[in-house]
Amino acid sequence: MRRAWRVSDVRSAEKSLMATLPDGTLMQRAAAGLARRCALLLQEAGGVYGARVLLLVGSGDNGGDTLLAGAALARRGAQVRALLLTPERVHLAGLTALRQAGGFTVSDLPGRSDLVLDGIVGIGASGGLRPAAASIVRRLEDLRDRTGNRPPIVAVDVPSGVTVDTGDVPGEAVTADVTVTFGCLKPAHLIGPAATRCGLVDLIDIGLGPALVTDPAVRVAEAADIAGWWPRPGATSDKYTRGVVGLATGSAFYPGAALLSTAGALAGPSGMVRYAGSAHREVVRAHPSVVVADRVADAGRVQAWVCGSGLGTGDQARTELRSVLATALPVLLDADAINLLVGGEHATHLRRDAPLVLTPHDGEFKRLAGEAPGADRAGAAARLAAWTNAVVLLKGDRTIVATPSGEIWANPTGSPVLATAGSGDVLAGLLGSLLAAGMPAVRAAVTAAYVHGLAGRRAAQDGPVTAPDVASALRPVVADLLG
Ligand SMILES: NC(=O)C1=CN([C@@H]2O[C@H](COP(=O)(O)OP(=O)(O)OC[C@H]3O[C@@H](n4cnc5c(N)ncnc54)[C@H](OP(=O)(O)O)[C@@H]3O)[C@@H](O)[C@H]2O)[C@@H](O)CC1
Ligand SMILES: Nc1ncnc2c1ncn2[C@@H]1O[C@H](COP(=O)(O)OP(=O)(O)O)[C@@H](O)[C@H]1O
Repeated sequence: MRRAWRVSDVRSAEKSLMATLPDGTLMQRAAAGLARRCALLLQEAGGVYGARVLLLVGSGDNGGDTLLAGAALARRGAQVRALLLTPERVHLAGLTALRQAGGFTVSDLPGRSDLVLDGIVGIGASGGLRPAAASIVRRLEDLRDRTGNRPPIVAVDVPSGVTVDTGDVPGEAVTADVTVTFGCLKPAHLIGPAATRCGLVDLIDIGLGPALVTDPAVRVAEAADIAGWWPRPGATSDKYTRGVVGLATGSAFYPGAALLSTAGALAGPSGMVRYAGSAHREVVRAHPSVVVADRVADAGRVQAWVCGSGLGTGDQARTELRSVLATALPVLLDADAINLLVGGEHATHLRRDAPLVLTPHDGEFKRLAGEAPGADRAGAAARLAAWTNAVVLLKGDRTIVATPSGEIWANPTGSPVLATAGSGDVLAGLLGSLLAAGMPAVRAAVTAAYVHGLAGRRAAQDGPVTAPDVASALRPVVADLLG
């Protein structure tokens, strides 16, 4: 699992660690790691000696790290030039070290460079980049040669211009090839449009770990987590003990949603899928192992319900929603079930004791929460989770999973190919199967998003992706993950 901490927590950890160390130690560790990473990049491109390195240097410690790393590269024979954004305010020890190592300052972007270090701002930035910094970032494009290639950009700690705690990109921002960060990841490395600006993220250990005593702000699951969490049948399992998932999805108008959620559920770990709804004939024809009924009341026993994908919002849909919410079982509400909650009688059921998962896209989120998720998607998802006492899976490029207690997970596997009609229905079915198999709601949501994202990527290898392709790719993805 990867974890990221908010700026205020990083600052507190830094402060308590600094109290035990000689002045400047952390910056020296950070700069040494940064220089090592840059040297590796230069070696891959032909060598450090003689390479032209450009430092973009802001007035804070982020600029200081950059100058010290530049000095280390200059000592190894690189031609290091520093463009100081505010020459009147610069990290003096860093500038002195650079000059002593043979580096020098320039007053404008040079024509050619082999590597650019973005040390304009790090975690001390507030608001979008100021005009002078924004203009330099815009002009980085001028560094492209005739073939359109530009030198690799290494962002120091975070790409300048991103909002570190939310992952928002409010204006001009650096798009890095590599981001070298120190001590721990920050939310911008994992969530929002900032995450795609980071390129490869390289974490340098500066000894901050033991001082990070607060909970992380954002977590990201890795393949090993998913494999460890995925329920597997044992010698004494039967189809009931593996969990039965019930699907109250689809309608005469949207029979496809029933089929797609069923396909998603069948790729999950539960032992049986029950479908209840008006598409029952289509479902059993396509998936003979599914036990069907035409309404929730007649469906038989299940261990978790999925309700809403393609369900419609008429009287029948209301009845089905009421039935699943009246159970003491884990319930996932998707699409129309979320729409039905808005301002209706069902809103009173939201704060139920049994686990509840909501899987809105932005439109559904806005209807339910009363406002769009906005720039701080993780914060918005966490607020809705607290208000509804539900695990909220907010769909998108980096799908967010938030719990009522404020735990945030970001999904790293998403792919734009998933933005295709019905792919959310597949996700809902899979997530329901994980709930029915007994997984805690937050893990089920994180696992489903992870596997669903990989399935989208896998399906894309064979061409344009439709939701049935995503469903078909789930099984091989699970097989790969479980090894
Ligand atoms: N924490 C740690 O553990 C460690 C931290 N380390 C390093 O320290 C970095 C943090 O350094 P920091 O605190 O000096 O802030 P930093 O990012 O350089 O920016 C502040 C400067 O930028 C300016 N500025 C602000 N907003 C701006 C904007 N929108 N657009 C343009 N300019 C803007 C602001 O100007 P002012 O508001 O004062 O006028 C101020 O001068 C961190 O990212 C990491 O690299 C490592 O060395 C060791 C371990
Ligand atoms: N730009 C994007 N990048 C990555 N994933 C996306 C993007 N847009 C949508 N998705 C994913 O595609 C799925 C779409 O779900 P949803 O909007 O419910 O579709 P439907 O209702 O048609 O099934 C979600 O899993 C969402 O996270």
